[in-house]
Amino acid sequence: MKITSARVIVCSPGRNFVTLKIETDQGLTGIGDATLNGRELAVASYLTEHMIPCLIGKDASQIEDIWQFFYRGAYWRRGPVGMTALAAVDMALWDIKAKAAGMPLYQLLGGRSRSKVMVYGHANGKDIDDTVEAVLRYKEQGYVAIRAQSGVPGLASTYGVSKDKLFYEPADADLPTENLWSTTKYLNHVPKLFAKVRDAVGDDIHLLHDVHHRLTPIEAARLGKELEPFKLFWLEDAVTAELQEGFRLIRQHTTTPLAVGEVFSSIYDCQQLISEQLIDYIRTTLVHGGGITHLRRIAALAELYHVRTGFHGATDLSPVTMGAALHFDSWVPNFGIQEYMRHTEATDEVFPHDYHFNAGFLYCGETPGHGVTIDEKLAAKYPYQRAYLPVNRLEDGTLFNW
Ligand SMILES: O=C(O)[C@@H](O)[C@@H](O)[C@H](O)[C@H](O)CO
Ligand SMILES: [Mg+2]
Repeated sequence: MKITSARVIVCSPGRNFVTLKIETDQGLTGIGDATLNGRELAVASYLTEHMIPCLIGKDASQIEDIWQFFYRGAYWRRGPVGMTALAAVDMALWDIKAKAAGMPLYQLLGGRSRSKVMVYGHANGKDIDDTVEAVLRYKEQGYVAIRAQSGVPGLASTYGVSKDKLFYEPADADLPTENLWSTTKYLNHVPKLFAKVRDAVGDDIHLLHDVHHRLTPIEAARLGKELEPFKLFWLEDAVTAELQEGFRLIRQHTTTPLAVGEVFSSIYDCQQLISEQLIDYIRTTLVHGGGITHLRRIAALAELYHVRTGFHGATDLSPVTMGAALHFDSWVPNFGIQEYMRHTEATDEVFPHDYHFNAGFLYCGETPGHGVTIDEKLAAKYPYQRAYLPVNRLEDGTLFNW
């Protein structure tokens, strides 16, 4: 089955998405997500200028060989732009292969390990009371796992607190907006938040929190310890993870489970974290981690060390990633949880899909492939609009982690 053409579709139904479409001489097509929030056109160009010319004429069924061709052949290996572009090719080829086999992607991976995929929703509020209310609303909708993020007294804004109750889109301006951050104010606040949230929601709901890369290991160790009475499902991105070793210090002080990896792009970013059991959940997902071919390797390594998957699933990952991820989640033996930040109606219209949500769980469909398509005519109505993620400064002006 020869690849006859491929094209990149950039659209912005409420936020920017980059999609790769591959066509074959047997009339089968496949699509992959290539969205990298704030750097979308870098990936679009990497695909159009440097990958598509090499794709034409290749045998679409040779997914592994094509993966190796683009990974080793790039010479400049790894990194978010190249691995997101490779992920899009990989997702599209697995979509095609499953269609050619006449089966949903999870069957091709090895069949169902579970009938439904546990997800977590994003409850947030301007203060503790607002956030508690939001958590209770998610509980009423049937969520069994809920992330809680709240405004921090004394800070004008912080990560994860949206202006719109249901949708959170951090890429909010044509040029980066500047936020102010105070670790002291944050650390004094979060234990109070979870004391109130756990008290309101009871013991049976999984509670999660995203620190979003803003602590040092010893600060994260303090926070993890102070949160132990509230039994979190995980504390995410407690520290920046270039220093994988840094998680050992956190581990020595707290039993609060740790999750990391949404910004990783290869197995080498998490090899030590997993093999030394420094984390409990690996967040790297298909779109930024080189696709299904590479994520199978990461999940297999994680399985050896009691580490479970916890795929990133923010609004800036398109429904194509969500669709393919749900098939992966339905198959992978060491599944942990799937983030589900919901897309807007406009996005869902551009990307028709067969997965559905019901009472805290997502269900992938039975359509051959990953079950997601793109309405190109509708997509064309939403042209690209440059949007950057914010930057963060400390109160003394130091440029810090957002
Ligand atoms: O856990 C999460 O969902 C966050 O870390 C994301 O919202 C992240 O900030 C965005 O994906 C960045 O584009
Ligand atoms: Mg996160």
